[in-house]
Amino acid sequence: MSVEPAVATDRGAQRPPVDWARARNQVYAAGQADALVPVELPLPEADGLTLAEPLTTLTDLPAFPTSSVDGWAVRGTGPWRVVGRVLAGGTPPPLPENGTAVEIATGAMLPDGADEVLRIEESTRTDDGRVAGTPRTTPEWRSPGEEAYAGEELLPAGTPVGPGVIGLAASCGYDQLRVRPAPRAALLVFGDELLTAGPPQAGQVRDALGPAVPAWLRRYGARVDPADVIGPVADTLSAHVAALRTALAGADLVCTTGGTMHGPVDHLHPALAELGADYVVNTVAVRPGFPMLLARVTGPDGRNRYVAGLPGNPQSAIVALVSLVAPLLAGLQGRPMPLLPYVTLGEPVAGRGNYTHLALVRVDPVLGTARPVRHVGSAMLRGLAQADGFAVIEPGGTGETGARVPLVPLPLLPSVGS
Ligand SMILES: Nc1nc2c(c(=O)[nH]1)N[C@H]1C(S)=C(S)[C@@H](COP(=O)(O)OP(=O)(O)OC[C@H]3O[C@@H](n4cnc5c(N)ncnc54)[C@H](O)[C@@H]3O)O[C@H]1N2
Ligand code: MOO
Repeated sequence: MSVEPAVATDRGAQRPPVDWARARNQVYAAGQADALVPVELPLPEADGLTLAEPLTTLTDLPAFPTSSVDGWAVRGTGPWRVVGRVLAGGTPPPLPENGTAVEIATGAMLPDGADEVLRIEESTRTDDGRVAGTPRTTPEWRSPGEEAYAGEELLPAGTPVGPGVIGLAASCGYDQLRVRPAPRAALLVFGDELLTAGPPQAGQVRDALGPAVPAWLRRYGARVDPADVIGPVADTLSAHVAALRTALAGADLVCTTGGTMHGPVDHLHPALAELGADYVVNTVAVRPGFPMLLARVTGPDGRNRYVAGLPGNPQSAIVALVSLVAPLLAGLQGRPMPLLPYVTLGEPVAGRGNYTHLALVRVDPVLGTARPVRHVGSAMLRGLAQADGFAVIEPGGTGETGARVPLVPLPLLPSVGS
């Protein structure tokens, strides 16, 4: 999907809000176009990052015929004369002739000439010390290439690296992986009314986003250093511009909270104009959260950085994260566009006219039915804190009971979602 840049002006280049699904595609495409330069890292350091190229095995798997039991590798018919022993890690001598056997351990290499492997517990000894028994008819060893052939592609580029991938990469011979690094993100919290400690006071609310947004960003694969969380930034244009400039110097993505509208102290759009930013998306036809935006700033090195403007209302800020920031981060990491699973509505959910409605729901993990939660005002976080995701009600529609609708999952645990 093409991205239509619009240069930031101090009025925010007012256009009709972009359709929600289209906005997701536009920000993903922008991220993909600016996917981070791959690096080579030792396997343990690749955890949580993304394969920059397909994982192809460097050897056959297994690389040699491998006994899968403890027992006897035998040649010809028994009883068999024992001519040696091979343990895992050793290289066995060949079996010289019919009627000979080598004692073999699980994981050891099968000797040349072996026809079968007899399990230790299914063997007996004859009086003259030979081994007797009937090997099973199914092979008791693994053949080279049974799992994969040398050069075979096991995983595509874009696969998130987790423990399973690290183990597989090690078993097929890798010491390092070529991965796309975690995008570096910073957060600027705007709003003179915000307190950073203690309970709210008359006219002042507690900053709910400074502590929460970095944790969300990390769950979408970004790296956020505590020193890169700044705020509240003073409600002046010059302070906004200065804070954005500093943050953009070190980050691939700067998230801001608040100031997306056009109130007397909303300075985000004018600040973006001063930085020469262009909009990837400026307002989205979604409720809640429509003033969200994503802008692009080209750095002195020619590389693009991004500014995600999250609305100040806390639930709206999270809607912007899941709508714009998650697809952008997927693109920057070279991952596929996050797919949305489907759920069945267990109760009706109202539509929001021409806007997409993202409605907080709990999902019954067994039945797969989604039911709306309460306390879901855009200024509230109570509903969000107990929800499993947002049910997506399309523009112009309503969510009837029994309807199958997409779900934007909330990544509640580090290992869930991407
Ligand atoms: N005239 C209009 N006013 C507003 C409209 C509108 O269409 N016309 N839309 C409303 C909607 S919807 C939203 S969302 C907000 C977005 O406003 P901003 O992004 O400019 O955010 P602020 O004005 O700075 O703050 C809004 C609200 O959120 C509280 N807030 C801000 N930051 C935090 C934080 N870190 N933690 C907790 N709460 C925060 C702030 O105190 C305000 O109550 O605009 C509406 N207005
Ligand atoms: O859309 Mo605002 O973003 O409802 O709170």
